[in-house]
Amino acid sequence: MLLIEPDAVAKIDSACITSGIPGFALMNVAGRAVSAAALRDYPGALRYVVLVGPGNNGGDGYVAAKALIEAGATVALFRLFDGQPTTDDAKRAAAECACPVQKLEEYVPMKGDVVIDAVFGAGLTRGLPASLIACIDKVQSAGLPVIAVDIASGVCGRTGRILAGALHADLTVTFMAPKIGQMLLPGRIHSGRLEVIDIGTPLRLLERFASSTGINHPAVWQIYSGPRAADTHKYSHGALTVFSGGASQSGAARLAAAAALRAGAGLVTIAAPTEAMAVNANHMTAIMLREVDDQNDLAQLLEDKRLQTFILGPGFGVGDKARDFALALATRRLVLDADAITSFRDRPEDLFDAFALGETRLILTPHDGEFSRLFPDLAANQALSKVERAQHAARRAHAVVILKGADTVIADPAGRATININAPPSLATAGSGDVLAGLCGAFLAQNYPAFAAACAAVWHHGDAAQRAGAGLTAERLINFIET
Ligand SMILES: NC(=O)C1=CN([C@@H]2O[C@H](COP(=O)(O)OP(=O)(O)OC[C@H]3O[C@@H](n4cnc5c(N)ncnc54)[C@H](OP(=O)(O)O)[C@@H]3O)[C@@H](O)[C@H]2O)[C@@H](O)CC1
Ligand SMILES: Nc1ncnc2c1ncn2[C@@H]1O[C@H](COP(=O)(O)OP(=O)(O)O)[C@@H](O)[C@H]1O
Ligand SMILES: [K+]
Repeated sequence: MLLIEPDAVAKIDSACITSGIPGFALMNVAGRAVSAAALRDYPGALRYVVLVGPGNNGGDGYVAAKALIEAGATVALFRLFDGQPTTDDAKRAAAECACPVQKLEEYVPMKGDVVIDAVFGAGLTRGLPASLIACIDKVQSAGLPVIAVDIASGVCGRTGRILAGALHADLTVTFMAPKIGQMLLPGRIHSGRLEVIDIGTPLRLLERFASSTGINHPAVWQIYSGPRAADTHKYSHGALTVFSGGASQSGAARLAAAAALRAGAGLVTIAAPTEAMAVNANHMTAIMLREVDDQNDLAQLLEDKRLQTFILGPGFGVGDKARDFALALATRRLVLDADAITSFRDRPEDLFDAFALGETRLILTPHDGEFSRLFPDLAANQALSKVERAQHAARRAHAVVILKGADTVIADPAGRATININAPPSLATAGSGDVLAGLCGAFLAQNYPAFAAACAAVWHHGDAAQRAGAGLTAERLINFIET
C-alpha cells in the first residue's frame, strides 16, 4: 500500500492545481469527510469542538465546522494564535464558516464534547506552542474523544516522532494515503484508528509523489510464492542449515529450524558442536543433524553446493567463532541474527565488505540494541526516522535489514523499504526473534530474493501471532505459521 511523506502533500497539492483541480475543492472534500466521520462515530455529541491552526489543516477544520453546522450540530471553534489563516484556501474556508471564533486559551472542556483537531497536519515544522500543549492536557485529562484531521497535531508525519507534546486521537481521518509517521511509533499510537479518504487526487499524482516506503503486504512477495511444482524435491525446495550454540543454548536454533520447516523449507539441518549433538538429537525428528565444531568442519560442509542458505546467530554465542563462520559463508545466502550480529560490533566493515559484491544475499535481523552495536552513528542520529536508519544501514551493509520492534522496518540496499503493521504485542516474548530468523531462512532457501524473503518472513510472523492469540510462546507461534 502507498505511503506518503508530509513533503509530498504540498507537491501533490500544486500538481493538482496544475491539472485543473483547485486546492480549495480538495479542502472541501477533506473537511466534509471529517464532519461525516464525526457525525457517524459520535452522533450523540453535545458539542463538536473544532481546534484550528494557521495553515490548510486549519482550513479543513473550518470546512468541517461549516458542514457540521449545516447538519444541525452544535459547534464551537477555537483558533490557535490571533489573526487570519495564512493560506488563501484556509482564508476562504474561514470566511465561509459562520461559526464565531474564540481563542484556544478560552476553551473549557465540557462533558459531551467531541474534539476535532485541525491545528497542524503535514505542515508541522517544530514542537507545539505552549498554548496548544496546555489545551491538549485539558482535553486529554477530561477524557474527551478526539478526531484528528490528517495527522494528530504534534506527530511528525515523516518520522512518527513527537517533538514536544501531541494529541492522542481516537480516530484520524487522513487524506490521499497514510503518512509514514502514522505507521511508525509513537505516531501510530497517537493516530488511533486510521481512516483514509480519497479526496479526488488523481492516482497518477499520488504514485508520482508516493514514498519508496510502503506498508508490508503479500503483494511484495506474491510473485515468488506459489504451489510446488510436481517434480519438486527437498533440495530444490530449499535446503537450509541453522547453526546451533552449545549444549545449554541450543533451543534458539531449534526454534528457528522448526519455524523454517513449517514455513516450507524442504530440508532443514542443524549444524551443532559436538557438545550439543545429544541435546539436539533428543529434541528433533524431521530436522537433520550434522556435527560442525570448527572452521574445518564448516569448510567440509560447504563442499556440498546444494547447501546455499544458512542461519547464524540464535543462541550461538558472541565471539571470534561467529565472526569466522559468517565470513566463511559470504558466498552463500545468510540470515545473521542475535549473537552473530553483536560479534561484529568492533569490526562491522569486515562483514559489510564480505557481502559487498554480487546479488544481495545477507539478511540482518537486529532489534534496536543489536542495531546500535553495528551502526552506532545511525542509532544515535535523532534526525533520522526508523525507516531512514534501516535504509542507511542496508546500503552500508549491502544487506537487507530487518529493524525489529513493534513497528518493524525492512529495507534493502537500493532504498526500498516497508513498514510492517500486522504484528501484535504478544510477539514480545522470548524466542520469537528466533522464529523470525527461521522464517527468513525458509523463504531465502526457497529462492525468494532477500528483500521479498524478509518481507514475507516478517508478515507471516505477525500473521501467525495474530492467529495464535493470547498466551503466546515461541513454540506455540510455530504451530500457527501458514504459508
Ligand atoms: N492535497 C493537499 O495538499 C491537501 C491538504 N490538505 C490539508 O492541508 C494540510 C497541510 O497544510 P499546510 O501545508 O498549510 O500545513 P499545516 O499543517 O496546516 O501547518 C502549516 C502552518 O503551521 C505553522 N506551523 C507549523 N508547525 C508549527 C508549530 N510547531 N508551531 C507554530 N506554528 C507552526 C506553519 O508556520 P511556518 O512553519 O511556516 O512558520 C504554517 O503556518 C494537510 O495536513 C491537510 O490537512 C487538505 O486541505 C486536502 C488537500
Ligand atoms: N510490541 C510488539 N509488537 C509487535 N511485535 C513485537 C513487539 N515487540 C517485539 N516484537 C517482535 O518480536 C520479535 C522479538 O525478537 P527479539 O527482540 O529478537 O526477541 P528474542 O531475542 O527474545 O527472540 C521481533 O520480531 C519483534 O519485531
Ligand atoms: K491535525
